[in-house]
Amino acid sequence: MLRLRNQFINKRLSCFAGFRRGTSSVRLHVAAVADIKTEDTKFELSTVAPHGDASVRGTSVVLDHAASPNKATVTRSIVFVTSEVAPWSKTGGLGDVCSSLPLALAARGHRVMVVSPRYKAYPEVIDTGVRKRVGTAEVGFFHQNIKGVDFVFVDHPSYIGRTGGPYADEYGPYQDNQFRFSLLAQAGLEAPLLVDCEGKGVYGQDIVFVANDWHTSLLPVYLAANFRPFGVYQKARSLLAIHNLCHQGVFPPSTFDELNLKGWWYGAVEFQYPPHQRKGSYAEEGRSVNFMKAGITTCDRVITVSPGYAEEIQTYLGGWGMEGMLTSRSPVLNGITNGIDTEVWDPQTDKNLPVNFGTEDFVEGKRACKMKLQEELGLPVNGDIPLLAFIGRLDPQKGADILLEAAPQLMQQHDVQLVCLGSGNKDLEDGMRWLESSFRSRSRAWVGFNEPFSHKLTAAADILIMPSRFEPCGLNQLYAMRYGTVPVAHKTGGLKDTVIDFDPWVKKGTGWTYTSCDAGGLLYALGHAITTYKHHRSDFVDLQKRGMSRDASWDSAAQQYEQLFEWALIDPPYCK
Ligand SMILES: Nc1ncnc2c1ncn2[C@@H]1O[C@H](COP(=O)(O)OP(=O)(O)O[C@H]2O[C@H](CO)[C@@H](O)[C@H](O)[C@H]2O)[C@@H](O)[C@H]1O
Repeated sequence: MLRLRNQFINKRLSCFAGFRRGTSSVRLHVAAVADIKTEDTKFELSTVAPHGDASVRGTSVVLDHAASPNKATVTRSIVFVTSEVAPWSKTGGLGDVCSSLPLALAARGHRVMVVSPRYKAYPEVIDTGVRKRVGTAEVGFFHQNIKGVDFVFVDHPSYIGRTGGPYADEYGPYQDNQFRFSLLAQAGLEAPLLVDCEGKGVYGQDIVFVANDWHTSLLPVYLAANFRPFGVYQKARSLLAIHNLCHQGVFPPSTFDELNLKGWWYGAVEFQYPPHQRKGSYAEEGRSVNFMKAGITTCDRVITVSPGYAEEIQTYLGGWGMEGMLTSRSPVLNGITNGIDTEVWDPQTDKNLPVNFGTEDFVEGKRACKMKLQEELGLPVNGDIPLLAFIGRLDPQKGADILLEAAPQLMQQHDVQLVCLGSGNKDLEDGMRWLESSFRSRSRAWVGFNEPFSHKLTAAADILIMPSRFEPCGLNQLYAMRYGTVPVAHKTGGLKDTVIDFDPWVKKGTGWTYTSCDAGGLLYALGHAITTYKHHRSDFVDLQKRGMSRDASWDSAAQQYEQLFEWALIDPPYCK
């Protein structure tokens, strides 16, 4: 039964190779990604290890001057433009980062705005009354200031009132995503000029823009095409933050007509795929409008969310077709490991937990959380059994299918409980249901998006499984370590930067990583983790303690962002 299911999933995975009309993502070589061998690539080493973690690489940001832990030495006006911002909209880590990083920068003294769509009538968000014609559309701006950050919501009928999520509903991606997000990028450029935030005046033109992922990666193009030639934003700079290169915003070439750009900008947004990557009717010649490509080739600097991922996206296996362009921009490409919101994710104060705990009392605290969760889920209540957890989008990226393949052997060989939380791909959702029904006495699967439950599960679990095929940074392993949950992760991207392998001889490390991206590799690493939990308990407790004491805050990352802003302003605009 399982073999049949896995064959089915594998078949579905191979179907992802190539384009699908109307989708906003490009899935070109999933099969190859499954075999990413990042250890084979060699890079020059620098001397900085962000957060004191495993990564020591040339793509890290080395500060030019002494670190200023609390306040920025130079303050700037910074505008993030993003399709998601938590808590208003969140389908994954993008939403988390686009609220927690701006808050950290504002706390350091910067004036920070976040521009995002108004997908719903958010309470306490106020209509500024500002309206602006952008191309053929008219947008409005709503506003709320929280802890010094101006959250500005763009109002347009194409955002509000959709039945599904921000990008898709049950029938697939919205067919007007190219319009919706090109509009967002343009509105993001208008907001600092027009929106007077609580009487403090408009932000003006001296701005550092941070566009995020494909949805807003046309921002640098609009800056160069529709503003700079008219004398606006001469001193502004644009950075493109890549949270996930797999999703690129690929559309038919005819899309260009909807983008409010003069014809001579077509070359900036076009991407022609090489023959072996072409599929689909509009891609017979490999031609497409590719939002991500447009951003990469026109922004002033490219940032990605870990140094490890910054390396991987410059390789064939991790570049999703963009590796050539990213390599050509490597002098301005850096990786900064994400931080987390340490107020939202604090086991000492988290209101979602039945029992709060800190570094001193986590053994009892976590045990109580585990037993409460077992009771709630109808699992046998047992404080001693290792509780394994998986939390994530059910997408080929996250490797849930690898976990499903490993599950029978895992459950047969080890006396463990396994609880999964996730939603997304329908086959993988069915796989989760199959897992629960097959191992009813020891496993549960919550199919859906449930934030409070993700906190409870993170606190209750002993081990968090992250079998991601690729992972630009990954936030769950960071949350897990802060909650005394030990990650077992595939050694890729940000996971290899943030999870330090346990070394029993010198008693170092915060988790286990494995290199073979398959069920065997995962089982091997889980075997170590479970054995350590059961037979070397004090080592396991020390591992938990090291994870909890790790600096997960944005402090260090925010300073590295400041450094990039400074470097961006030293250089002339890349695209005038
Ligand atoms: N069913 C569910 N219920 C409740 N919560 C759920 C959930 N499924 C996911 N989440 C939450 O969504 C967030 C996911 O964050 P990740 O960093 O793992 O993923 P994502 O791939 O979306 O982000 C991309 O951007 C981020 C940010 O840069 C990178 O860390 C990452 O590698 C990259 O792929 C976490 O806060 C997680 O708890």
